[in-house]
Amino acid sequence: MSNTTMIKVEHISKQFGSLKALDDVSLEVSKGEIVCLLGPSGSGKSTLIRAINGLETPENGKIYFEGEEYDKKNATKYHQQRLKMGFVFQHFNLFPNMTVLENLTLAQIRVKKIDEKQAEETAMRYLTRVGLAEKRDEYPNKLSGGQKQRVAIARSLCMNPDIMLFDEPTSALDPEMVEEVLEVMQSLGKEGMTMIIVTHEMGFARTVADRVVFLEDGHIVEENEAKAFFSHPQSERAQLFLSKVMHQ
Ligand SMILES: Nc1ncnc2c1ncn2[C@@H]1O[C@H](COP(=O)(O)OP(=O)(O)OP(=O)(O)O)[C@@H](O)[C@H]1O
Repeated sequence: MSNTTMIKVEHISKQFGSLKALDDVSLEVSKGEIVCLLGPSGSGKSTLIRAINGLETPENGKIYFEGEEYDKKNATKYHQQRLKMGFVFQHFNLFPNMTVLENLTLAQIRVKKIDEKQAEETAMRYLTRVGLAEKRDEYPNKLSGGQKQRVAIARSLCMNPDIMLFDEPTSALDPEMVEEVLEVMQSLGKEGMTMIIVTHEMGFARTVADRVVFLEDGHIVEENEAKAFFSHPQSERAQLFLSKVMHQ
């Protein structure tokens, strides 16, 4: 593992009943790298990113984060490591009974023990960053899907993560709202944020990804630089996938 490796996934497998969602998957992501996980529906993309975050527990294999094993059994260390990973869900997962500002300050105050004033300053900095400072006192049900997702991204950024994981962040959005979220993600990438992104947005993946990891049936079928992947995918399965999705 080089000292620029941020995430190392080593031979993980995850089974749901008789279904092997991930089968002996290994992956490394370097600091500052943007990796898109692509593949057909049910190929294991979400399971992989959720396993990296600890939302799924693989039966086999190991995950390392910033050079140290990421293991629930080592609870204190695991908790500290997990705070350094931001996770953005398809369905935003905002707290509906709290204002936007409260959504952004809650974990800072409760988990990081930051005082309220400072937590609010940080929240406002990131809300401004995603273009939503004026929504600070709104409740999530008053926001559009795109705005909710930008709030969710700002909430993750408030925790000062070293890596951001995105699980289909635009899949639940109306088409006209997709762009505003992708723009925020793209600007994060330009600032050097390490990101792993599960997406069905091929145009976006092509623009922002450094590397593409293509999965099918719980396996990594192909790993390639994004440019090479989109111009000359090596595997027949990736070729077939791209020819289908690019013509949709
Ligand atoms: N909690 C679960 N219980 C049972 N089966 C699951 C669970 N989560 C995922 N699966 C199954 O594991 C397989 C991989 O699912 P996963 O969500 O990782 O795929 P995906 O590539 O992200 O798909 P999509 O693009 O449709 O979101 C699928 O067959 C799915 O039905």
